[in-house]
Amino acid sequence: MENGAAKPVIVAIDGPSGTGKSSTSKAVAAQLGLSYLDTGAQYRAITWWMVTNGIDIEDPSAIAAVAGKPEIVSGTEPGNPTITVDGTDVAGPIRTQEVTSKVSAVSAVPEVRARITELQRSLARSAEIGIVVEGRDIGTTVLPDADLKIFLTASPEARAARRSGELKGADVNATREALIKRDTADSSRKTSPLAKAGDAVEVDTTELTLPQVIECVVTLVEEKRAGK
Ligand SMILES: Nc1ncnc2c1ncn2[C@@H]1O[C@H](COP(=O)(O)OP(=O)(O)OP(=O)(O)O)[C@@H](O)[C@H]1O
Ligand SMILES: Nc1ccn([C@H]2C[C@H](O)[C@@H](COP(=O)(O)O)O2)c(=O)n1
Repeated sequence: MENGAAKPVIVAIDGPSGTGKSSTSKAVAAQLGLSYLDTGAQYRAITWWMVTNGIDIEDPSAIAAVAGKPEIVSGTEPGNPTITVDGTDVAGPIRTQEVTSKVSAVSAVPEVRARITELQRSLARSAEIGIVVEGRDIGTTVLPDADLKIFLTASPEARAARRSGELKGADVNATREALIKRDTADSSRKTSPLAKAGDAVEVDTTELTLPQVIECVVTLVEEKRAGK
């Protein structure tokens, strides 16, 4: 850069549900002083708005017609990643079972993806030191020129065990089936499906602890910054 400041580093972290994207991305961003963007929260926020406003989730054209209406604002501080819709804090409501069961249908609508992708690119452009952006299509579509792309995986059993631990006693088999159903929907949609970018580094987290995954990603970012 002209004034000698380092070029912002852009890190894309993708993968299926429960592989550890959010926990890893937040910790890596905090450790390296970078911004953090949870793109799943943005798709959940627009889904919450559709549900709250009585939009028929089974009707893609009804969703497309109003996709531009809600104003979604994401805070990118890794210690406090906020999300509001039209000024209302929706951090809690976007995590309900109802939103989780409907988010794949809403996020498959091309007009929704175009809207949210624009927000994501604008936030990534404005990150002064750099940003860790996590989702499903970041490395393939949103930020194809990211400096580093990571694709996290884990067995469905490990992911279900992690999620049911989080949901305090939820049935592991039912959780596993719900995860697989959402992954299938997210991977098979026509517009920017969940996919590993050709130049992404795949990290299988099945047998790794969260601190081990964080350390692995921090090392990869530091190597990239050092030009290795
Ligand atoms: N390597 C790991 N070992 C054990 N538990 C983990 C590991 N990584 C993440 N977890 C735990 O698994 C749960 C899911 O992690 P997280 O929310 O980060 O996944 P995610 O990929 O962002 O999921 P989603 O896409 O559904 O938002 C959390 O409770 C987290 O603490
Ligand atoms: N880049 C993204 C991020 C998320 N989605 C959709 C698909 C997910 O099932 C849903 C919720 O994401 P989560 O909070 O579980 O990370 O949002 C997407 O299509 N593209």
